[in-house]
Amino acid sequence: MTSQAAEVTAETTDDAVLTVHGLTVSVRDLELVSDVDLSVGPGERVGLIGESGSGKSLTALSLLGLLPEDVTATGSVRLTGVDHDLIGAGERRLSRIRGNHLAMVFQEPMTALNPTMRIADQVAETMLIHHTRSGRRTARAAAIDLLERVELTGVARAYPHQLSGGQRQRVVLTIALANDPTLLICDEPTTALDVTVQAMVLDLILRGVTARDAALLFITHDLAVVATICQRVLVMYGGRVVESGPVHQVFTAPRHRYTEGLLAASDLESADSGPVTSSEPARRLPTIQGTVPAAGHFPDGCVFRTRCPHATDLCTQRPPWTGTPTTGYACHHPAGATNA
Ligand SMILES: Nc1ncnc2c1ncn2[C@@H]1O[C@H](COP(=O)(O)OP(=O)(O)OP(=O)(O)O)[C@@H](O)[C@H]1O
Repeated sequence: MTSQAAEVTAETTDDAVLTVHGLTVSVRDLELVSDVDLSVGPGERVGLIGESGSGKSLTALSLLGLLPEDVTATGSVRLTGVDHDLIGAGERRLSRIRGNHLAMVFQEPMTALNPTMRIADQVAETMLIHHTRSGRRTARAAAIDLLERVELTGVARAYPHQLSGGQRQRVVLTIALANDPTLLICDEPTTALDVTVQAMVLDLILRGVTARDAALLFITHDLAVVATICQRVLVMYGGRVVESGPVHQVFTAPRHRYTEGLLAASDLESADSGPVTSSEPARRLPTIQGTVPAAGHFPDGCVFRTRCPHATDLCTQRPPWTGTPTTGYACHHPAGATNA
């Protein structure tokens, strides 16, 4: 079945951490985003895809209260733990929410960093502003600990310009996650990075949100990335959400012809219908670290043993596999896994 309307599944749930209703974004009389409904459950990872200009970034910026001055948003954006609507909230309230309940990672890390401030101080500053650590010394120690967890040992005293693009994006991710946000919004966080670094940053995003039970709204052009890290996906076209559902369902049986076109143009065409099936948040299961298994050497008992559609050496894992050759992989399968 393919039709333009009636493809959007209900997008609100009672326990959602983010509930967006009727979001419309306009410049003067021109609607750029129309009547978007979406919700993200606790710990859920949701992808937002669509071609350039379809309204993904404006949707994200509306949630964050970061729209340009000439652009206005109407509708409702509710975040769990925040007792007022984010649409229409004043800048002081919004800046308290950003970096605390709600955090974001954008494409270009340099724009998010202060070029004149040392890395550890920037991470510590986030904790101090939001009072999640008291005392500069404690905050700085916590910052160094967080940086080490994203494999950024030894950069504490560096300035942003002394780091590579991938290292900067890891710093931005560290800042975003420093206060254990309820929801992390990523807008094309790896687009500007080369492919090996992309895999590492994606892995750190996935591990970072999973460890904190944070929900994730992930905006990207890359359907393979959505297949790798998201459980549910929304497809935007012409400023509207035209289709949504579990990633597996939308990617294997798209109902909207625009989604069909997106899939046809992607390298997901040959993806089998294997592992990307769960619409449930990832379960907390023992993590086993090791090197990435060679294709075809996924452990016995693991139902997720197909190759990533990219079929490159870097991507032999698919959910619930996570990892890179350099950081090792983690298998969250209930049967556990042994290193192949
Ligand atoms: N400040 C603005 N004034 C007028 N039009 C705008 C403004 N910002 C964005 N637009 C338009 O709104 C539409 C949606 O833009 P948006 O940036 O949300 O798209 P997108 O899906 O994120 O695209 P991309 O993937 O290229 O970032 C586009 O047609 C864009 O040109």
